[in-house]
Amino acid sequence: MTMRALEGFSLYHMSSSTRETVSYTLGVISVIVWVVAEIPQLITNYTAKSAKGLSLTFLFTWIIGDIFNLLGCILEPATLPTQLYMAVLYTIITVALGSQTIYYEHIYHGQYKRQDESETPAIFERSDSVEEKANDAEQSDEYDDFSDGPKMSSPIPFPGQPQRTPNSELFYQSARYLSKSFTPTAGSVLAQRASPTSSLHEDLLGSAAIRQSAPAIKIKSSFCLVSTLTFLGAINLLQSLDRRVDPLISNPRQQIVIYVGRKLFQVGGEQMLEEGAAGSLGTFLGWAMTFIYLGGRLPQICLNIRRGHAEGLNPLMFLFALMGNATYVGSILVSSLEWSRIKPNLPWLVDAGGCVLLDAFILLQFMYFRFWSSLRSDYKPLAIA
Ligand SMILES: NC(=[NH2+])NCCC[C@H](N)C(=O)O
Repeated sequence: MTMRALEGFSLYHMSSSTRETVSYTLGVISVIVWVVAEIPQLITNYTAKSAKGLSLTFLFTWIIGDIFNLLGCILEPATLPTQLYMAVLYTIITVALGSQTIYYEHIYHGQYKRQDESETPAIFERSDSVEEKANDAEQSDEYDDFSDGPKMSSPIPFPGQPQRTPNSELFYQSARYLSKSFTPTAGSVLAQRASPTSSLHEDLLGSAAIRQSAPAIKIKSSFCLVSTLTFLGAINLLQSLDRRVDPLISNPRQQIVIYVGRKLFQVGGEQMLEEGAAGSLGTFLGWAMTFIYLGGRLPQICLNIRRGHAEGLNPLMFLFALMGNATYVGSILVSSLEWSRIKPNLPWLVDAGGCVLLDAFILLQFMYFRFWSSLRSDYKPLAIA
């Protein structure tokens, strides 16, 4: 009898610890996937010197959602430690992506444009189709809402060509047709390399950097301020988290409650603590975060539909987001299926589950656009002699 009870206990213990290990592993995978998730988009923006494919509203909601997420995780003791670390991580990475987006859309090309207006009016003419121009205009409206500066003509710099010849346009378009690529980058870079005027382009960048106008500097310095404040805020937050994890500081009882609560999924057993005011505020923030995150995907989906393509957007970011969210859900569910434990995590589960579906939809958009583009390229309307 005693042996059986012992066996039963050890089995229970074994399975619960296995569950914890699997849950923790999934959580770690999720963290790793999220660490790299936004890197492909950072690279795409960097190579294109543009963030045109990315909806700024989407990014903005991500940052707001991240802040709610962070606060929610801090205040809701039943969330996993990995959830909290991820919340910190998300915020830092997305602020980096947001900074890059604003830089390319409002500073980098602003420099070109001012230089362009004063010296070489035709240099950044764009060779996209009429349809693309219309779509891009809509997109630039979105960006222009964020800027009090002049409207950008084209965030994707077309290689310097003081006088655009029919041949050069043929070359650019043909390259895109041949490569069947969704990103204009390939075409632009190719043409830029081949262009004898590319050194002129670089000269312009150099001199433009020196002669920044007042609005650009203003945007840059406010951006520096925001980044610094975010950084200081993150450090402050991490310090306060550290203090919170130490159970014997200032308010021992409360500290221990929150500490044990956060460790709940790792400890197991019946340690579920009563939800206090912090817990319900955490849950409220968690739901706010869920609506913001889920709502944030819609502008991106709409932008893709309006543009009729997903150029400048990196599908890997959405693939990683899908994987990150799926493993995130897994890490919570594997840990426990008891309603008492799922309930406080519900906002995070609904958010991640919903985002998996929305990201799957965005990936389907990529496939759809690729399919249509390959159909269109079958016409081969242009050929290089
Ligand atoms: N900035 C971030 N990557 N935040 C993470 C967002 C997580 C959220 N579930 C989403 O996919 O939207």
